[in-house]
Amino acid sequence: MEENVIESQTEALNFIGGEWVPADSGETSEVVNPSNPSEILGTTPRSDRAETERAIEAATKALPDWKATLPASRGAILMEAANIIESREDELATLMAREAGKPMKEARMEVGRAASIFRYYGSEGWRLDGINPPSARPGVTHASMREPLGVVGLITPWNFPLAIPSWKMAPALICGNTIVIKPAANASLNAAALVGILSEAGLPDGVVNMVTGPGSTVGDALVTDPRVKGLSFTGSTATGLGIQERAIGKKVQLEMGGKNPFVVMEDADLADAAAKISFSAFGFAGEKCTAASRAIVVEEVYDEFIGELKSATEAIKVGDPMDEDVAVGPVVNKDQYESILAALETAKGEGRVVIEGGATGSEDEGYFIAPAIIADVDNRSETAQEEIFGPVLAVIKARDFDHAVELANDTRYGLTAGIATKSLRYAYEFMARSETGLVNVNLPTAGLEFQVPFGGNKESGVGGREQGPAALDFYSAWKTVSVMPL
Ligand SMILES: NC(=O)c1ccc[n+]([C@@H]2O[C@H](COP(=O)([O-])OP(=O)(O)OC[C@H]3O[C@@H](n4cnc5c(N)ncnc54)[C@H](O)[C@@H]3O)[C@@H](O)[C@H]2O)c1
Ligand SMILES: N[C@@H](CCC=O)C(=O)O
Repeated sequence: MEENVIESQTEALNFIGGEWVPADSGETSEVVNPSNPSEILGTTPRSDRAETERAIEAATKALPDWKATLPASRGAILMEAANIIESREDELATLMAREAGKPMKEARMEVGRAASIFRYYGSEGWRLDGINPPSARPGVTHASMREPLGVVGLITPWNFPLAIPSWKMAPALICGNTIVIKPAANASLNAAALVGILSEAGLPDGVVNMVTGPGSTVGDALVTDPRVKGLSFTGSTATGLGIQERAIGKKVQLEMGGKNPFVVMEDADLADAAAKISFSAFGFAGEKCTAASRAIVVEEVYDEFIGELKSATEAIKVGDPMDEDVAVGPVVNKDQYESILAALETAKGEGRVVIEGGATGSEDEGYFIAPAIIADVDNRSETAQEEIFGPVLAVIKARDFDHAVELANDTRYGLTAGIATKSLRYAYEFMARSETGLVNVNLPTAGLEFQVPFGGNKESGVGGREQGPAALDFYSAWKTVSVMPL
């Protein structure tokens, strides 16, 4: 029987210039299974600046040929990568469930999303739209076209271990850039699987390189090296804002944290709203930048809605991410586990406990935390203002629509917001007044589609949107040529 190379992948080596190589020091970090912390899934190189610089060198060397490759030929490779990803759904989803604790159902959806992203940007090889507006001068023609930025650095988190690298790599590649990616430690095996697939699909050596190791060395080398012309980061606001200060002279995109509100109006279908908020808050244990973490409910339906929310949440199954019915698996690692439990303790002191949630067993049995709902929370409290990135939902009472909008916007974040209402007036006014990059009406805040621009405002996002056509704008620079034939 053919060996299942992805599922059994235990070593995420660096990938530099088309070769899998260890860290210069030979040092590695262990990748732990969050469902069973005594199980070591594999290792990943603990690299330093020197390896990162060699990867940047390899990407620099590969750039001229890749830039000169016809966009349709680049697209054909991305299409092939999509086919391979799809054909390995089981293995990739299993690896994700094991490395990041993502429940199989969502892991499968993420594998599908990664394949679709490669297909979508692969098809851009036949478009890569330019513009040619008429000149005001007789005989002159303009043509403005996209050029790659050059070498781009991608720094990614662990929570969407396939989809986030895919939605950065695919538009970067179709535009003709070469890449050095530094994935988060808890996503290294997944990232290695993806890089291996791209190579197998026919990507020339040096076009995509991967280096794993600490953010403070490997990540920082990408942030500060002048040969890296574009940098796309997804991660926490604290890390992102630090990067913004150090990334001098390059195009920078930062996708960061969120404290996403979901407003419930008096005319909403309360059962529907409860199901969508519960999914948004607790799916994948709330470890999504798009998770709803504040339910803002008008007082007229406040108590009734909390009853619906409690029922919807009690129906959620917590447990082994390999079980296809489970919606909440373990949180990703010990640090997250401890920080979420500490935030939950604070939340309990700042509101009324509706569902206590918390650790389901001892830490040695896995980093499992059941959903918690805390009501009567003040919007200025720590619980309502700080991103917890775990299964803790604050419920906040609003007097009316205007007050609900004011509370929703009263945060330093601006990623996504939801509203449950049947009123077009509320819906449109909320869309206009919400300070977020994404607004969802009667839809979950999490679980977005890749073909529309994605990203946040305020301290959730800086430097342009990802996904959809907007990503092409980040990964390319316009070149305008104006011609007067003589
Ligand atoms: N807005 C979005 O699109 C989006 C999507 C997913 C996750 N997130 C956010 O990501 C966070 C969770 O992910 P995380 O814990 O992996 O985030 P993180 O900020 O700890 O790490 C993200 C990446 O940055 C690297 N890094 C750390 N320090 C660095 C430094 N000094 N220089 C360069 N790189 C450095 C890390 O190694 C990792 O690869 C949450 O805040 C979540 O909201 C945002
Ligand atoms: N793509 C994710 C958001 C990414 C952030 O974690 C979603 O669909 O909710």
